This record gives sequence, C-alpha cells and structure tokens, in this order.
Amino acid sequence: MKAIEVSDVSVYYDNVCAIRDVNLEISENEFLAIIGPNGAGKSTLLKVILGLIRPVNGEVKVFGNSIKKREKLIGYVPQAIEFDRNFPISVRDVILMGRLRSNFTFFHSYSKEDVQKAVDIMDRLELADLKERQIGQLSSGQLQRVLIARALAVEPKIMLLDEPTASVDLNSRNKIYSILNDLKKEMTIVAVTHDMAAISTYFDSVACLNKDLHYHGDKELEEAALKKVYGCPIELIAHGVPHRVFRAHEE
Ligand SMILES: Nc1ncnc2c1ncn2[C@@H]1O[C@H](COP(=O)(O)OP(=O)(O)OP(=O)(O)O)[C@@H](O)[C@H]1O
Repeated sequence: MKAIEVSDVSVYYDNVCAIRDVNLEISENEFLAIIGPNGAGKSTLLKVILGLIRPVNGEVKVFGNSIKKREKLIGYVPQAIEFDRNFPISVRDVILMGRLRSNFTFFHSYSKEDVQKAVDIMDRLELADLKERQIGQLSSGQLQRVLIARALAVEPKIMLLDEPTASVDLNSRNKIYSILNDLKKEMTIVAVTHDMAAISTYFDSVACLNKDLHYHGDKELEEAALKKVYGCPIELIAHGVPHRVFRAHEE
C-alpha cells in the first residue's frame, strides 16, 4: 500500500490556480524532496495532503484512507512560523502540545505517557538542555528542531516539512538533515526544499512541481527536466553547486 496517493488534485484560491491535476504516489518509507520555484504550489500540496485545504477536484488517500483518519498519522512542520516572541511557553510545553488531540478540553492535563514521550523526543533531538527555555529565546535552528519535535510527538507515520532548513545556518542544517536521515527508517518523509545540495546527500527521490507535477522519481535529475520546471538555467537553481545532483549531460 502507498503511504500517500494524490489523485487528479487541483486547488484554486479564488481564481488563482495553485496546483493542477496533480497525481503523486509516495511509497512507505520514501524520503521525498518537493522542489519548484516560488509560488509553484509546494506548500499548497502539503496542505492538501494534511487536509487543511480541500481540493476543487481529486482526492488524497493516506495509507488507503480518505481525510477523516489522517489526524494521527501525519506530523507537520510548517514554513517559518510567525509568532509572538514574548508568548510565555517553554520548549517542553510546545512539544507536549503535539500530544493534544482535537477533543481536548480547556483544563487538559497530560498523562505520564505524554510527558515521557516528550522527554524521549527531547533527548533524541538534543533539546533536553533547552526544555525550560521560553520559545521566543531560541535560535532559528533550535526553533526548527522544536517544531520537528512537536510533530514527532504525534507519533506520526508520515512527516511533512515545509522548507525545514530555510533560515538556519550550515551547522543547524546538517543537524536537521541528520535527524531526518535517522527518522526515515521509521516513517515516510516529504520535505519541500530549495536546498539542491541536500537532495543528493539525503533524499531518495524528487518531485518537481510548478503548478503541474512535472516529474517524480530518481533524485538524479536530467538537466532538461529541471529547466522545464524552473524555466531558467540550472546554475541559477543550484546556487553554486550546479552539477552535484545531475547526471552527466550527454550531447
Ligand atoms: N491563502 C491564499 N490565498 C490566495 N492565494 C494564495 C494563498 N496561498 C497561496 N496562494 C497562491 O497560490 C500559489 C501557490 O502558493 P504556494 O504557497 O503553495 O507556493 P510555494 O511553491 O509553496 O511557494 P514558495 O516557494 O514561495 O513558498 C501562489 O500563486 C500563491 O500566491
């Protein structure tokens, strides 16, 4: 069974078409990068898989089920979140929020199991020393790891990440990819990224989206396929690491 099946999905925001007739099957334990230019519909595709956006046509199945049974199966790390940096909440409490279910009440208290789960995840992601830290006092890389930890607290079978390394330094980037590399043994991971160098090192496969899905397959892409999606020379896409992810080009 496929982890995710996207069938003939189109999404419009008013009159703007964000994605069009997208078909994509993602296997269990696949580590997939979704690439494409700005505004290509990458975040929209993740939100459709999550059930946050309803497509105008088509459907999404997760482990063979349609929308209702998805809640506990998917962990989501959104693109650079905006939040009140003074909000008085600790790293530990943000991670615990991943244990909340949709039927929680105002005076919810966490079970021993919830707390232990949060402790285990903090250990695994090297966040234990930061557990009491107020969330606004984290670096971008630390915050990103906390958001991954919160998504893991759901105990997901699938992780969706929207540009997880967009605003972090090289050290944090490597740390985040090493965490994902470790997690990929246990779950299906789909990450939107502009980090072309990461693709050859970490991912199994690539999907190229620019409203239409142009390609899904081996991470060693043909230059021509990329040029079609981005509509510009490859050097501009790869930001100085032009040929690491490409097959030798045969004239
Ligand atoms: N809430 C919204 N209302 C109206 N239009 C939207 C909305 N969200 C996205 N769009 C439009 O839909 C298209 C796809 O946007 P989306 O954010 O999915 O692209 P993306 O590939 O994730 O872009 P980026 O790489 O810049 O993050 C864009 O034209 C965008 O302006």
